[in-house]
Amino acid sequence: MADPLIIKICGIKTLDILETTIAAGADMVGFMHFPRSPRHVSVEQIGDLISSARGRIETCVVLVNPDNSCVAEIAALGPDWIQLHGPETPHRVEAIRIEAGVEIMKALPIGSAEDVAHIADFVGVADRILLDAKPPKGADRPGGLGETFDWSLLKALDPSIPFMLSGGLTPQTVADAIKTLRPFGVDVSSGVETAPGVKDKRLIEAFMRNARAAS
Ligand SMILES: O=C(O)c1ccccc1N[C@@H]1O[C@H](COP(=O)(O)O)[C@@H](O)[C@H]1O
Repeated sequence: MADPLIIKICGIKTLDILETTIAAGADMVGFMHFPRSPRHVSVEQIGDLISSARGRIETCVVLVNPDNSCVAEIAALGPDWIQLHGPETPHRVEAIRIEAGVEIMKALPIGSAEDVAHIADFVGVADRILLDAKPPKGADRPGGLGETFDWSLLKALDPSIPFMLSGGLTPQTVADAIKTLRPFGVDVSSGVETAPGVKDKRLIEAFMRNARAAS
């Protein structure tokens, strides 16, 4: 039997929504630490959220091109994962993985065949690879924009490379994404919100239901 699908709900800011997400049966929660994001939470808030989540659901802190002091500060909170969502090179990912002593999920932006070819550079370097839409030129952040990429680009991906999928997923599109691309996990932020940064209980529950039914 195939491994169960991993479902991550990202951009959680409150204990209330954390509880909703755990009760809905998600496998991972993500906390954004990037001031330009509408989902940004402080180090102190992340500490509280991780303490409440520990042992109940896997936790992941999303960082964008962090410096060493930021990595150390976040690693000290004891998350299960750090997600690197910036232009970090394979060498930098490796260094952060050693420095933090935490499993690393590397997000890679997909917008062209060249981007797909670049994925292999991170195999064996990151513990998990997350594919996301490449942000449009001029975007003020590298993710969380609710943008989808052209899934047909992944026909060129080496089928032995496992990946998680994100980028504009919603309760309406997640089943099709799972059936079409067979990722080992899915990740959503904007698609379970009523406004940027405002998560919605019913949308989280619908996403979970539709993703599980399709896997
Ligand atoms: O959510 C953000 O604002 C964000 C900012 C900077 C980097 C990543 C960000 N979000 C992550 O992007 C993917 C896809 O999000 P969406 O479902 O398309 O909104 C996901 O991992 C978010 O956590």
